[in-house]
Amino acid sequence: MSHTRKYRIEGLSCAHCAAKVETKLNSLSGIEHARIDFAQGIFTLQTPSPLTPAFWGEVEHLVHTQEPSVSFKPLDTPVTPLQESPWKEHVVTPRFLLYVLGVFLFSGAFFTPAPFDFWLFLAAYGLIGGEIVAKAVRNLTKGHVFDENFLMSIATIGAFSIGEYPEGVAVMLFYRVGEFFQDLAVGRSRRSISTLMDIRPDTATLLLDGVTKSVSPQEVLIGSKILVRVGEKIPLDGVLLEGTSTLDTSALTGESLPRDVGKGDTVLSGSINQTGLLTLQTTTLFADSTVAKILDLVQNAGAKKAKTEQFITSFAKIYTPVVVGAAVLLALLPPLLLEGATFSEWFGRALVFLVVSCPCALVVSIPLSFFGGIGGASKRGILVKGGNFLEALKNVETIVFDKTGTLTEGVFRLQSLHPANGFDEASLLGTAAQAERHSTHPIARSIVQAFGADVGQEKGEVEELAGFGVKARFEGKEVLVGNYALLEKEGITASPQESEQSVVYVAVNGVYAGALCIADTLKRESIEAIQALKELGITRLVMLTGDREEVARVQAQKLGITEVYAGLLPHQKVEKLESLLGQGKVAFVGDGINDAPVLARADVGIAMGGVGSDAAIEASDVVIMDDNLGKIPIAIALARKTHRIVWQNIVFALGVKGVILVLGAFGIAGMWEAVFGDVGVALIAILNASRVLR
Ligand SMILES: Nc1ncnc2c1ncn2[C@@H]1O[C@H](COP(=O)(O)OP(=O)(O)OP(=O)(O)O)[C@@H](O)[C@H]1O
Ligand SMILES: [Zn+2]
Repeated sequence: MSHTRKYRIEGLSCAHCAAKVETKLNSLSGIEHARIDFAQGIFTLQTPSPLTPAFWGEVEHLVHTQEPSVSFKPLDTPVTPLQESPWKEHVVTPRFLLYVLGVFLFSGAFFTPAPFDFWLFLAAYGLIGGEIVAKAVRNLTKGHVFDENFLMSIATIGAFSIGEYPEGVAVMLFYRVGEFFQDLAVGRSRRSISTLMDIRPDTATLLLDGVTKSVSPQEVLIGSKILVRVGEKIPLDGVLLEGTSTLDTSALTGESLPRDVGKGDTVLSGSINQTGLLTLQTTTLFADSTVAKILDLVQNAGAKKAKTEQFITSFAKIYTPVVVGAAVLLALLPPLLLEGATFSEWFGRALVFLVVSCPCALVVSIPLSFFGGIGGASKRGILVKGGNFLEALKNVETIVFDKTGTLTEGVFRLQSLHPANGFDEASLLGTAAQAERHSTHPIARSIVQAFGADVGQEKGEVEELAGFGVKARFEGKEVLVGNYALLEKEGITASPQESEQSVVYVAVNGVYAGALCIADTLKRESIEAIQALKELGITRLVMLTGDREEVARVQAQKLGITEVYAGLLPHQKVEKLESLLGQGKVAFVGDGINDAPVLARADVGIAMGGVGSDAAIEASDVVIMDDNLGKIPIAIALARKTHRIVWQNIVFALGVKGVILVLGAFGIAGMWEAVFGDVGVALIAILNASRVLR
């Protein structure tokens, strides 16, 4: 058993520092897996045994040797969403006054006659960039050569060494200002992402012997009575004992439609109690509650990286050394080989390369974009389990739908009864209802409902035959209820019903007893959703069902789906899906109840109605919290938008950097342009990434 702990990590300066710390941690014995999600500011620690304070001290120490200003807050105690405010942290500090003094000296230096101006520039540089140089030296002793601080220090000290004092100070100044705005922008994105997920309840009001006590939701045991006041978040899943109210479930489903609840209803944590005082009995521990599951899922989404993200990470590892190498060659070769080329001239050009060699624009903005896409989706009630699935969604060419409960309501109504062999309508329905009493299949529920009366509690044996129906023994009878194939399989002759509805056949003690015609209706939004998908250019839409061909065809036609495979047994659905895999990404949309294997097999498994269904959440890659099919085109559109923004950033950042490198090599672009190519580009890329959230 491994133990996982999550922390909010604050004060990390950049994404590659995060990666470095992560690597160090993973080499520490006693750690199974450590992960730092820079975009979300979350640190996940997995250890083989429970974390002891002593070991945690070691972990903290290790992190601090790398990044001294980092702090942790455990995430498993309720924390308010990210509060860190870059303004407070970076601006209103004594340090800030030193920067101001630095800028003051810097401007003064321009009016000071040489050679005294040098000292003023140097003092300004010390005040503005001293910290960066110190960090660079410290990191250098740990072997981080291509560290951003190091590159900036070399570039600016280099500028000083060739007499370009104002440039040296200015580059450092702009670098710091740029970093500040970058922090601000990253912080802003993070905050808006974390408020999206602000469904974590802070407290639960425990009701013990008529006395109330406010406790943290983690402390509440299963079966406890809790009180939820108007305006409060429901802290744990439970059953209503008293009170009626309207719940706002928008944080869970993205749907602002309020839901009325009364005594006996199940309520999910994360919804907001809008109108009445409620008493409920909890049915889960906080760790297993709906809220905890959703948060866990979203927090872990960063672990499954999209291909583009992985590409950028490995690209950055090559890009920086190559550009730095080019800078060295640029400084050394021309003065040696070209007549009249001075070292200081080419050294100046090489410095431009050093500044531009920082990959942070991409390393920070790309994960942030993916995370923004995942956050934006979750705000709409769509949980995407990782950047890789968001990317796959964008590439989806075929969508395969399960019929019952996905395209249709999954609520059947009895249409007609066709008794045979001496049975009458009442005995046919009664027998079928008795046999279906324990089945949760939508067909079974509709039969029990149509029977209306209490089906009784007599013990008997029931066997569910997936894809066929049920076989039940009670009151000395053996009853079969299911499709035509079930009766055929059991060697019973029956007259097939001509019908465009679903038909359920009944046999008692090996004798055909008649058939029931039942019908399910399409979901209201199905037609529109299919239309929207076609408008997104997804033309291959497929329906899979265990139901009869005739029924499936009629419904598919209404929806505008032309490819239908009916009468499939559960394992045949998997086979059918497998035969569709290959060309383009294939998504499967199901309700996760009896199609988990198919969900798992698809490139992207999309489960509908995920709220409250563990099976769906487990087996799928994308969970639609309510059962609105209209969320699928929304998810795909969002995936495409994310992809667009990611590539805009890649092309923009590499393009600008490339141009500056070329111009720098020819001596046209100087330090000022180089700083824009680094921090300016990073800032613009981050701001662009934050558009995903809107
Ligand atoms: N409990 C049951 N009572 C009666 N018939 C059943 C039952 N379970 C399954 N069947 C029969 O088996 C068929 C296939 O069932 P299965 O559960 O595989 O598919 P489904 O969920 O009903 O439909 P879909 O594949 O569209 O989701 C049903 O159409 C029905 O005819
Ligand atoms: Zn940088």
